[in-house]
Amino acid sequence: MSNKEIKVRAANAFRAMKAIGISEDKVKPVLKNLVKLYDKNWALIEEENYRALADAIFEREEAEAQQRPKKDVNTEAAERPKKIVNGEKEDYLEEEAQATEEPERPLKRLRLRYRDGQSSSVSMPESSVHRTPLVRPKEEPNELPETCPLKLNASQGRAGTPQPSAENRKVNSQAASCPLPGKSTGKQPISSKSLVATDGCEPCWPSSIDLNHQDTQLITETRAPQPIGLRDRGKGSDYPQIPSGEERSVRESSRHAVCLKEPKVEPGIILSPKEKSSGCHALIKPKDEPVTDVFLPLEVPLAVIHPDSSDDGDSSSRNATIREHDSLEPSVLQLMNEKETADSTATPNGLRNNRELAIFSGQHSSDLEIASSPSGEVKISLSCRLALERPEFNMPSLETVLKSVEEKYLRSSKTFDPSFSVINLMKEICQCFRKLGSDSNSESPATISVTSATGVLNESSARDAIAARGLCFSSLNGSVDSQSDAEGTLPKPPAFPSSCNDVDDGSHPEKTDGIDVHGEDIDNRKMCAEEWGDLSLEVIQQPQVTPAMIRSLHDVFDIANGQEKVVIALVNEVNNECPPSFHYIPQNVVFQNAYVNFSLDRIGDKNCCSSCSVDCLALSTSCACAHATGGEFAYTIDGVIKEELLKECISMNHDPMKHCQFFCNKCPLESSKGEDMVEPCKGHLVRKFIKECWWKCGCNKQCGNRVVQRGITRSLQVFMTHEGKGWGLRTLEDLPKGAFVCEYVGEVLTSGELFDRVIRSSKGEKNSFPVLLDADWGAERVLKDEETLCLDATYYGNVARFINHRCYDSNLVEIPVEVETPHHHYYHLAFFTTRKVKAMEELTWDYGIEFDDYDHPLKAFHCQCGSKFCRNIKRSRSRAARR
Ligand SMILES: C[S@@+](CC[C@H](N)C(=O)[O-])C[C@H]1O[C@@H](n2cnc3c(N)ncnc32)[C@H](O)[C@@H]1O
Repeated sequence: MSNKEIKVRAANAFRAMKAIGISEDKVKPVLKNLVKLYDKNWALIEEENYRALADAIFEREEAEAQQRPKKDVNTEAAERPKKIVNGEKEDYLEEEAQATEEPERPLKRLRLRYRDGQSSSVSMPESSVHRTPLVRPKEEPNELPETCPLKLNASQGRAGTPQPSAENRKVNSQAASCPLPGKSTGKQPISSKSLVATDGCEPCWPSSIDLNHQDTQLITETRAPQPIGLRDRGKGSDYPQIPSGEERSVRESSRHAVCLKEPKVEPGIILSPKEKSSGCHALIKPKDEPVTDVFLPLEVPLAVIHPDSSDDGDSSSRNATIREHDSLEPSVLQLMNEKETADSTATPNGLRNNRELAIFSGQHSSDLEIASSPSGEVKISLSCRLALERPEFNMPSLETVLKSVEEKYLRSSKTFDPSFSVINLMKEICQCFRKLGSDSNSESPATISVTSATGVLNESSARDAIAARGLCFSSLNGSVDSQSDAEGTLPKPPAFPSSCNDVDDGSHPEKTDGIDVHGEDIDNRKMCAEEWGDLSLEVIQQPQVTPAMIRSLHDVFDIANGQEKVVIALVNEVNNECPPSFHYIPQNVVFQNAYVNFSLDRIGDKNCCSSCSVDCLALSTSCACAHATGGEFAYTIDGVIKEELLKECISMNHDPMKHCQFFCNKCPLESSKGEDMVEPCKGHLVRKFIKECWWKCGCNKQCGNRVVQRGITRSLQVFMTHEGKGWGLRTLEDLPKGAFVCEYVGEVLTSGELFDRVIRSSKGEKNSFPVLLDADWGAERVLKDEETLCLDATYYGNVARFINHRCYDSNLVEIPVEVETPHHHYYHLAFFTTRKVKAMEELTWDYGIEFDDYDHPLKAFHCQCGSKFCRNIKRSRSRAARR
């Protein structure tokens, strides 16, 4: 070996040691000895990231340290009062020596434990476990979720809506003193036109993906048959995996039980094994408890503090279930905790000094354990290559990182964001970790990879498979436990959309059973990789499922989660797309500032029919509630909209210019955009309202003038469209013309809040189409911001959020409906059929998108409505003509 090469290798060794906080002067003599000892075989020294060198240094330090405390103790002992008897004195001396030694040897202890193959887990008394519920209270009402993904999409102004002629505008502006009217709109802005989604749907829980482009690694290891429900995988929506109320409540409670915080050990507290094993989750079952037939979708908390599995005497079985490296690895979390409590070198800002990096230095693939299931079958850990590669990187404490991420969520989420995903959260933890540990904006690649290393599936049952599905593991073994399935002993699996979960029929040739088999489905990996960028789930376990289970995994049984009178299934027979992430709500909810006053006191006599009884439609003369529709009730006794009214409402959409529009003097919608130059009002169509009887009326709930408030009664289904429109809504029964289908339900926001949301959202929300409740703005005085309302179903919504757009000849029309509030700045937006609709026909609505608005910063989607009146086709044609 040339001198130069020796120099380089020595320099590398110094650097590696420096990275773990060992100074050159400590390295030098040891390195020299090692070189000699290994007969200049540098490879041996360099192995495992200079492990031999580090060990030798530690050993040397240890030897030195052992002498030091003894000397101290001896000195002290010499000064001790003579009344202590000899034997006592000796014991005391030993204890003292140990006590003195303790804090000085954390790294060494770690190494020893590592060598012994003991559990890395740490467990804490329950009281010391910080739990962070994922559902946050509304703590800071003025903040919007930073993560909320919403993008302006379509242009404001009704698509295809003819521009108001100059004359027309003038008339309207005169009426409403609008100085510079812009484009006219039919339906309104946001709704009408504005917000889109430009991005892909919420990422599905990745099945098995392997993307390495970040520095931090998250590793999960699994072996237990503990399923995770969709929601917990960050999918947001409450897909009812179990219909019974009881089971649902389990899911609910478990949702709140997800913890993300590492426990804290008070300095000086030594946990007894008993304490260790008790510090767990209410939902956690003892490891050896037989699995029951009851499927608990959220039994596995995603991040809880687990007991030290070495304590339960089950380390052998544990070791058998995990990959080799696992059995060798120490619990970095534990180490870090110990370090934190014992080592005064931790910096006040929570950064860890380089010495602590020793914890990480031994290997690349193990590392900071974030959490695990109670018995250690499932673990999530994080490894950070930066620790090795960048000496200036100061390892932040996990606690600091989690706190920082939690604070962000607390700050930004008044309500828990339904687009939340655990994987994204973990990604964020990794990013935060990197940020906190880094002085500079490092461009170093950060890797998050989620690895499932599970061997214990020898005993795997179909339930295991479901559990695995819950974690979205990809490849599955073909062997089938048909008996259990046939007998229906299995609980309903969590509902997943088709192959996002990558369930196949087990015939995949590359999928083999057993431990340590990487059986990922390549296509699915790719698909999920695309969606997840840099996340990876590497699947090692091969659980068994039945074809019947596979099929059922593709369906979501009721997206309404039992909250509607009807069950609304979600099916995907087209592609791998996962169910969208949102909270199903059957009725509007006020987000924050919107002024929606349901006070009975505000409903005067002319706004209700207190003298009516039973069914108003049976009256010979219409009651007060029919005033809004010209003295005639909107509905026939068959419960459909009367022909005339329907025609008028359809016509408003088809040709808004023929109908009355209101142009604001100072448009609240434009003002809410917060721009210096407030754009002129684009116009608001003055719409026909239906007024339904309500609580203050004398009639009963069966009154024919109460249709919308009774909710969805038709058989509907959410399905994946073939035309590339994403999910859509279809009817499973024939519908008559004028039939009520559903209401557009969402969060009630002020237009200011909506724009705030849109502006602050970092990511486009493809499937968002907020609607502005401006149907009666012209009738009101100048509206305050809290009265300019809109509905956003991005995070909270009902089936209407799945209704796709169709230009012009859509089979649904939206009609404003007054129920609880006589003033029309808040109302319900209800969808009625414009014609007879056949079972299995897709239900569509004309969003009023402006496909021609090239200047609008937010582009509408490429319309696939297939209508011969498609405005998008026209646009393409005119574009081609211009060329
Ligand atoms: C309110 S969502 C409708 C449900 C949506 N398809 C989904 O998968 O959740 C509106 C989004 O659906 C898609 N979409 C709706 N109508 C469409 C059409 N005619 N052509 C193409 N995409 C459409 C667009 O991405 C739009 O932003």
